[in-house]
Amino acid sequence: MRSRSRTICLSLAFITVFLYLLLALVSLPIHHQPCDPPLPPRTHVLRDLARADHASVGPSGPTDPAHRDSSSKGANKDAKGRVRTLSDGLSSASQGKMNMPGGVRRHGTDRAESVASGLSKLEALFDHPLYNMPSPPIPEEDWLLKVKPKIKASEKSSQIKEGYEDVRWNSSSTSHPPWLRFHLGISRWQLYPRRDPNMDPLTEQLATQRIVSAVQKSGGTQLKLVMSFPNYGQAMFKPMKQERDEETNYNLYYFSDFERHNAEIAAFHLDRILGYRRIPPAVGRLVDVVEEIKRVTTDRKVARTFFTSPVGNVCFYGQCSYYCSTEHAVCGRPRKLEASLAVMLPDLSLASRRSWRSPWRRSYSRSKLAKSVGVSVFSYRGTSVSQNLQKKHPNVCNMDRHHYETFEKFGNNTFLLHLDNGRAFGRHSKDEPSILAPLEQCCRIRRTTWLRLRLLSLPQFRLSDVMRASLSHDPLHSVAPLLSEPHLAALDRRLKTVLETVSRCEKRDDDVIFDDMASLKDTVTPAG
Ligand SMILES: Nc1ncnc2c1ncn2[C@@H]1O[C@H](COP(=O)(O)OP(=O)(O)OP(=O)(O)O)[C@@H](O)[C@H]1O
Ligand SMILES: [Mn+2]
Repeated sequence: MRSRSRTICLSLAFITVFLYLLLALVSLPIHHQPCDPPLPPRTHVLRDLARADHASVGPSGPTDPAHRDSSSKGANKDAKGRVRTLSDGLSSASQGKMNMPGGVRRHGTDRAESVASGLSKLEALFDHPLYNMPSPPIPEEDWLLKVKPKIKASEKSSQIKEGYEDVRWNSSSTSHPPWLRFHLGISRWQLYPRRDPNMDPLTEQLATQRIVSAVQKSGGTQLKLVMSFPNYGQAMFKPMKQERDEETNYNLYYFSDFERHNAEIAAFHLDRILGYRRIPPAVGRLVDVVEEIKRVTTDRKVARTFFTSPVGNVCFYGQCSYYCSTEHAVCGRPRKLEASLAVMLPDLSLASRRSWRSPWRRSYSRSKLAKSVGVSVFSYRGTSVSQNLQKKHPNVCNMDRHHYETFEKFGNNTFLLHLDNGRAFGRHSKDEPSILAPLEQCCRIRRTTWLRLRLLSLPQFRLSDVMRASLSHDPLHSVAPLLSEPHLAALDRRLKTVLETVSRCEKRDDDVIFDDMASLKDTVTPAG
């Protein structure tokens, strides 16, 4: 009896263990089966996100000076209006962007980790002595604008335009809105200072302030709008025309290439990382094309081009010489449209600008050569073009650098404004060696520039890493990273090419590095 019951007990125990193992095996795949549908293609993610109401687009309340102070100390606000600091950015990035939908989160985990490590690299970069060299005090004549000490009553406009705030500015900078502080901070050598406390409030307002007017910007080849804000600030609006991973069509000449909103934003970040500060701050924003453009525009040229697409998206196209037609309309999803907003420079009546033709400009014609000014002409995909200086950032790959602008007030002795970067970041798979023509021909580079470029080629400050991190602060980063990974990788590759070009120059020439550090030492006062 005893041995029988032992056999029964043993077989019962065996059956229980077997059933348990079977259950565990069956439930394991069930547990790991994705509950959510298969990952949608990125465009769908984008569309869904664009449909969701983004708080960052809504009107912002009146700016409270207390919070302006806190944001001026290196903090900025997130989409919900919470004050976000750089360290918050670090932790939210390392948490793998918990607020993102599943698909984006899974794809984004690696990226979030690289953003987090990039943020500390970015901090270290801006803390590096090369980015903190003492600068001489700015003499009175090197400021672009001056505040009038007293405004006569007759000069004051008593009328408050509808939708705008009542202005109560005086000569004290604390009463000025960020855009005005930006204008007053422009000097002979840069648009804004290093570690500018005004940068966060300025970009935050561009991204969130109510748009009271949107009119087409005349001139130029593609649709652009000038947007106005209640505190009289203005921004240049360029709409999204291309997905981030698309490349410029190889059969398009550069002048018919689309302007990309993300390129405008990325160029601003790159310019700041390279230490130039010559591009007006630009941020991304999801704009409601009905509420924020159609309803507020007084420009009939824009208003009459609105229509609803077959899938129910609201589109418009305006009037311009390229891509302003129904076939090339810019469309909301269904109303939200990604765009870049760049802060406007002071009006030309206050600060006139001089336009210089680039000696390395490319031909604007499909059949003619550009007249070359003392530079060699070579063949470029079947068409001869003059070699183009492009811009001081050879790695932006902007072929649209046909002219430069400077502020008239500063004559020849000033920096070049780097406006209009919409055609940058067009291709990542191919480099354009002709862009390096100015460097190859002149073989001259400032020591500070050269040292910064070398710093950015080191793993601990890698250009792609600091760019990825810097761009993660942009409001549109939550929709999709502003630059795709291949574009970031292309930056590192192109930086290497630039440094190799300088090395080749050094083998050929003696006087390649212009020592601007020596002159700095001479001008700096011990206190400065
Ligand atoms: N942030 C800005 N503030 C003030 N003016 C600006 C700003 N950005 C551009 N502009 C002015 O507007 C003009 C047209 O802008 P932009 O060059 O971006 O347009 P575009 O259509 O690309 O022109 P193009 O076809 O000539 O390249 C510029 O030449 C410049 O004078
Ligand atoms: Mn352009």
